[in-house]
Amino acid sequence: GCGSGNNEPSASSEVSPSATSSDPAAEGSSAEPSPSPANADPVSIVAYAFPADKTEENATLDAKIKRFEAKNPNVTITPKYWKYENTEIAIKMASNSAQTEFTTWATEGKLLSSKKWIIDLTDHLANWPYAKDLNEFALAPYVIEGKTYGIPIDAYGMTITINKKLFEAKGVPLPPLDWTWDELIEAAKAVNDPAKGIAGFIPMGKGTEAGWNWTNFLYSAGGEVQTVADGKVTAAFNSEAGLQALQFYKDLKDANVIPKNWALGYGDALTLFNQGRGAMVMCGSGNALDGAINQGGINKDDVLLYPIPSVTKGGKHVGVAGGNYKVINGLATKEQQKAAFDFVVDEYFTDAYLDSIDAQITSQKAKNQVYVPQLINYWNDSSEYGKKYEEILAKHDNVYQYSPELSKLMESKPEATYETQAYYGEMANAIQKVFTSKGDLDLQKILDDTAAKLQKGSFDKVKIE
Ligand SMILES: OC[C@H]1O[C@H](O[C@H]2O[C@H](CO)[C@@H](O)[C@H](O)[C@H]2O)[C@H](O)[C@@H](O)[C@@H]1O
Repeated sequence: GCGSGNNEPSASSEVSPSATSSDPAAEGSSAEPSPSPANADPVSIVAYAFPADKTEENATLDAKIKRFEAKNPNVTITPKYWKYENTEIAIKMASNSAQTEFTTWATEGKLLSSKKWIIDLTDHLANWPYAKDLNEFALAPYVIEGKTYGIPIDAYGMTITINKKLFEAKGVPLPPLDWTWDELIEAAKAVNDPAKGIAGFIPMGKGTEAGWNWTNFLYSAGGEVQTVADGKVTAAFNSEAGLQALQFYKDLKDANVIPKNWALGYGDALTLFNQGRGAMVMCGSGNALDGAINQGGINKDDVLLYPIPSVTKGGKHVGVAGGNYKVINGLATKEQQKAAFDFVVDEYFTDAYLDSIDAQITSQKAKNQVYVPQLINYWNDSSEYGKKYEEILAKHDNVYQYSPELSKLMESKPEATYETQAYYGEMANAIQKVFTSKGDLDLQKILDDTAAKLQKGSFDKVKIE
């Protein structure tokens, strides 16, 4: 998640069977489906690994592979690192070099399924007893025309994380939780201290994450990324709401409350926040807070979570909802696809997995760390499994508690689903124009030009079946 300093989920922040930091799942797994018979034909698959420096995550994956191979002796799994990028997937598929199972975002289901780069999992899910317990909100982006193409790992709603210490240091009162855009800018100006290298607000300003961050303000103003009608995807972000949201970014820039070197990617923005060099940052659920406490060493009482502000007082606090998903490579053989599906869900809904979370929280306690749960899990909270998970969290005093007020205020609106990463990337260029230029700018023209480019280059090429 955000806390790990790159886009990979960290063992401490991801509530996923694929990346827990401890290993009690070795015994007692009640995993379905049943192991392959010993005399089944050999199958080799490639699993989605982490970058080499993510030693803990890779060790967790290796242990999971070992457990799976022990139960399925005909299957050999090789971990391989390649991080999903929308700009690289076509070449990975053309060269057939993507992993047999890989992790991607909520935005990618329609693209990947329409190109047949990932498989329809409906039949696999029909034979899996836990399919009914998957969280429907999380699953939704991968249910396309009644078929399911991905398994949720986790899902998030966007929040803004505040460094309370920096507010206290300057004697600035904290904004109210039901804050507005104006209150955000006012707070940012008050806490801003460029001479000390402290920014009031850290928007991500580089790569797709720049567009992703900005979309929260587009949504907050009531805007849409795109409309879909008569088999055509049309850009909709160059609207009144889009203009308001881009004006807001210009106001941030003009108020000089963003970092001097604002071209920050996901990990860069979080690192700056963790170092106390920015008072506010935008991220999914508690991901930034997790990183600030567990990597940045900021005291848990000194970081606070806010919803995306509303445009006017009493208005809605709408932010982006997204998540991480497991998908299965459409170029693999049927046998590899089955083995990859079995591997992906092997430890979903197992007691062993819950035990591993329990052990993880205990080990975090010993390190003075806090376990930050996801806001939205792959399971339904009301399921038996969800209840068991809650019971485990309740046993510990180092589990981060989302405030009920925050959950009440937050309204999370799913990411767009057609060429969304291309849109995020184009919006990054627009945002960079706003952040680099001095003086007046024709913001509507910037948005219209961006929309026209995206329309021609991406949206017009979408084929809706
Ligand atoms: O903290 C929330 C999630 O943030 C990442 O995913 C998102 O970031 C992308 C930009 O880099 C964006 O394009 C994507 O659509 C988002 O979902 C991160 O990869 C996730 O692990 C994390 O949960």
